Amino acid sequence: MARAFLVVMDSVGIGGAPDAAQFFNEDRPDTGANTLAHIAQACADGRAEDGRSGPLKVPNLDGLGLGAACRLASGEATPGLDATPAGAWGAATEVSPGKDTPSGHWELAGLPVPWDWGYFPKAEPCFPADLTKLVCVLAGVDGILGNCHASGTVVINDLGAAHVKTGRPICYTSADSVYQIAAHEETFGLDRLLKLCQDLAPTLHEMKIGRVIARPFVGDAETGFTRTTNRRDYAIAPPEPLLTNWVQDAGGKVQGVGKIGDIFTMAGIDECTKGADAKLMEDLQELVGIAEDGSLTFANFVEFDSLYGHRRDISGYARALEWFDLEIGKVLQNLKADDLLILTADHGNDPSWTGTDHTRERVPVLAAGAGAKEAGIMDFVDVAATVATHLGITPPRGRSFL
Ligand SMILES: O=P(O)(O)O[C@H]1O[C@H](CO)[C@@H](O)[C@H]1O
Ligand SMILES: [Mn+2]
Ligand SMILES: [Mn+2]
Repeated sequence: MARAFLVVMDSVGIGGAPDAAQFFNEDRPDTGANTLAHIAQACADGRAEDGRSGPLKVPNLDGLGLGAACRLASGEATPGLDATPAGAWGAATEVSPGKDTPSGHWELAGLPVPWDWGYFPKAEPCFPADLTKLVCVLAGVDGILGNCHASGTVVINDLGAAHVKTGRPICYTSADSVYQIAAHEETFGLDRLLKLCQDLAPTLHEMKIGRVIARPFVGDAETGFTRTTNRRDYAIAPPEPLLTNWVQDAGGKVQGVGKIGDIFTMAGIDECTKGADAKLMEDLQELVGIAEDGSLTFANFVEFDSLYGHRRDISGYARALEWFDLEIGKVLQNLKADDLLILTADHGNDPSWTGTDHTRERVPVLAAGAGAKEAGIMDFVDVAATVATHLGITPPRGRSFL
């Protein structure tokens, strides 16, 4: 009987979004942003030589159709990626009015976001005074730091010392619909930070802010401050059943790997493993060995985005792609007959682009276990429909690309 594996390479976009002009980084529209093509180009030009060298080497992903999907989505060249695809491959276009992680994942799971998200203005202070007052009451502090749009690694280095001294949490946002709180794991306390975010979340969700994100960090002013893997997202719940629920309702087990549990507020998910991407890859490899018939394993690999895309680190992003390619090769070798594995992404985050926010892009859709096929340009919801159809479920939305 069939099993399905849906693997999201967070932010590995391939350009070409028809509505990119409506999305911005600073004041620059995302038109022309292309995460994969611009990394491949930089590698080919010798501009991504930190910890790696030469043209981008991703033979397993390219063998399934990654380069071909990028050229189809955007018309851009993909130096180093020139395989004839042996997988079923295409590119998907998002319709949700946000280029964030929940929007992308919900839509891949069959549910385009049916509302406009709330955002905070690019002003200082950026948060309404009564919200700040609530944070102070919940945290038992006399004020907050930050209160602005910021990059999370920059803001803890700018304000970490003041935070340790005053006990005031560092609150910031981005172009996404998020309220993020950074606090020191030891001086502020990890449990206290998580409780603060959890208590605050219902108020933010009423404002249609998609997530409250706890951003714990460690370190000191001398050695610098570093974020830990204890990040936790308190997301608004999906408003309707989606792929995970469809599978569960049909009697299949749904196993999450990584951020999937948080993104879907565990809706339709039986269990979810957590950790850094290297550990999550071990989890995925193990699950390919033991997942039950009729099950869906739904994984997210976030470090492309969080460690390299937002940091505009082209070499780091290329290293992450090359590592992932090597590892996913082992997963592909262990697939069984009747397994379907789909690799895709939730949005772009072009490390060569202006600013530090996501970029609106199409995403690759690469399937192993279904033979070679050019599937063309599809909708995000067709990914959910394809997984559902493979598991013998009639999808309420979208159509299978196989
Ligand atoms: O700069 P950091 O804290 O990584 O923030 C990033 O992470 C948030 C959640 O994915 C995004 O909204 C983006 O701004
Ligand atoms: Mn994402
Ligand atoms: Mn991100």
